[in-house]
Amino acid sequence: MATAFLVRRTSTKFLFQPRFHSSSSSSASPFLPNLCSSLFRDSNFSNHAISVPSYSRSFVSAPESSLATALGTDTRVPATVITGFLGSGKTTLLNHILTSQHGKRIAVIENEFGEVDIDGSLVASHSSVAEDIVMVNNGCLCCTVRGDLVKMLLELAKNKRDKFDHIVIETTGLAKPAPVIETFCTDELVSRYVKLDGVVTLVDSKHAMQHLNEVKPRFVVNEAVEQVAYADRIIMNKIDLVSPDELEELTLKIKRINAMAQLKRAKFGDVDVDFVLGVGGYDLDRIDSQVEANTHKHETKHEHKGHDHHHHHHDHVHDSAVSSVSIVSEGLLDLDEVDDWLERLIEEKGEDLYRMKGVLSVKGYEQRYVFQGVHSILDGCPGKEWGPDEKRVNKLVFIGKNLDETALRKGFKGCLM
Ligand SMILES: Nc1nc2c(ncn2[C@@H]2O[C@H](COP(=O)(O)OP(=O)(O)OP(=O)(O)O)[C@@H](O)[C@H]2O)c(=O)[nH]1
Repeated sequence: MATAFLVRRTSTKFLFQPRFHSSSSSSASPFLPNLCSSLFRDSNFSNHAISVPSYSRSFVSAPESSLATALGTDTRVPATVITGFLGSGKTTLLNHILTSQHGKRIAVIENEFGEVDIDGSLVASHSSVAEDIVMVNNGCLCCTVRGDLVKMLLELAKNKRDKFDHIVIETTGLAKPAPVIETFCTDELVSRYVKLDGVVTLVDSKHAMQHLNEVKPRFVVNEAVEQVAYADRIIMNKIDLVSPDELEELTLKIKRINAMAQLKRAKFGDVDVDFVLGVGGYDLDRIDSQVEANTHKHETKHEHKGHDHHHHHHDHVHDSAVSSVSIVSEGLLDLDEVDDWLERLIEEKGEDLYRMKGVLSVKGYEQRYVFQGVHSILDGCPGKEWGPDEKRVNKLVFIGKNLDETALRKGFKGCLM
C-alpha cells in the first residue's frame, strides 16, 4: 500500500503528512510512523485509508479524492479553465472544442463583462453539443463574481451531473487565474464535486510579447504573465500573423516564465482536443511524467539571470520577475530535511510561488515521491517504484515571482544525504 503525504502551511511541523502508511517505509524513516499515529487518531477508515485532520485545508486533489484517483474511483467532474489575454482566441478554441468529435459532453461556463454576452451567443450559435452554457455577466470570475462561479459549479455538478462529462470555464481576457484556481483548492464543496483538470492559456502570438513586457505599477498584476505562469497547457495561437523568428522569440519568452506547461502552436485554436481536455494538471499520478518531460528543457533554467529588475526597481514590477527554476539532480534525499526546507520555503515565499511540481528520490523508499503545489498548499503521494537499474534522479520545477535560483538549489542540496 502506498504512503502519501500532505504538505500544509497551517501546521508548524510535519509538513509531509502521510495519509497511508507503507510497511516498507516505517523502518526507513522514524518520521513517518510519528505522523501516522497523529493522523490516524480520528480515523474512521480502514488501515490503509485515513481521515484528514480537522485542521487541514482542502486542496484540488482533496485527500479522499487522491485516494479515489489512485483507485480509479474518482467520480468528480473534471473542469478546465481557459484563460488568455483579450482577443487571444479563447472563444475560437471553445468553439473548436465544442464542434470537434471527441465524444465528451461539455458544460460551459462563460464569463463576459457587460450586459450582452457576445461570446455566449457566438458559442451557442456554433455548437449543438454543449449541454449547458451558463453565463456569468457583469463581473470577473476572479473577483466580483467568484461566488457565482461556485454556485454554478455546484449546480452543474450536483444537479446535472448525468448530462455532461466535463466543464469548461472561459474566463474574461483580464481575469487573473489564481483566484479561479483557488476556488477549486479551497472551497470544500467544490473540491468534493469538481476537480480542476487544468488551466489552458491562449496566447495571441502577434501581441503577446507586448503584453508580457508591459511594465505595471507596483502591486499591479500583469495578467498576461500570470495567465502564462499558471498554465498547464499553452496554445500559441494566431501563428499565421507572425514570422518564424518572432514565434521563436516568443516561445523562449514563454518558457522562461513557465517551464512546466506543454506548449503548442496553432491557427484558430486548432489543436488536438486531448491537448486541452483530460490533461490531469493537478493529478499526482501524472506529475511524474509531466516533470519528466519539462525538466529536460534546460534552456529555461537560467534565463532570468542578467535582469536587474528585482534589484532596484522600487515603484514598478517587471514581468521578468516571474520565471521558472528547474532542478535535476541525482541522489537520495532526507525526508525530514525536505520537509523542513519546503516548510521554510512556503512560509517565506508562499505568496510568490505560483506552481511547483516535483519527483523526489527519498532515502528508504522504493517509490518515487511526487508533489505539486499552488502557493503555500502542497500535496504529495508516492509515485511509481524506481526500477532496479534506474538512476534515482530528483526533478523539481518551481514557477514564481522573484525566485532566488541560488537559494533554491542550495536548499535542495541541503536535503541530500
Ligand atoms: N488571424 C487569426 N485570427 C484568429 C485566430 N484565432 C482567432 N482569431 C480571430 O481573433 C478574434 C478574437 O478571437 P476570440 O476567439 O473571440 O478571442 P477571445 O480570446 O475569446 O476574445 P475576448 O473574449 O475578447 O477576450 C476573432 O476575430 C477570431 O476569429 C488565428 O489563429 N489567426
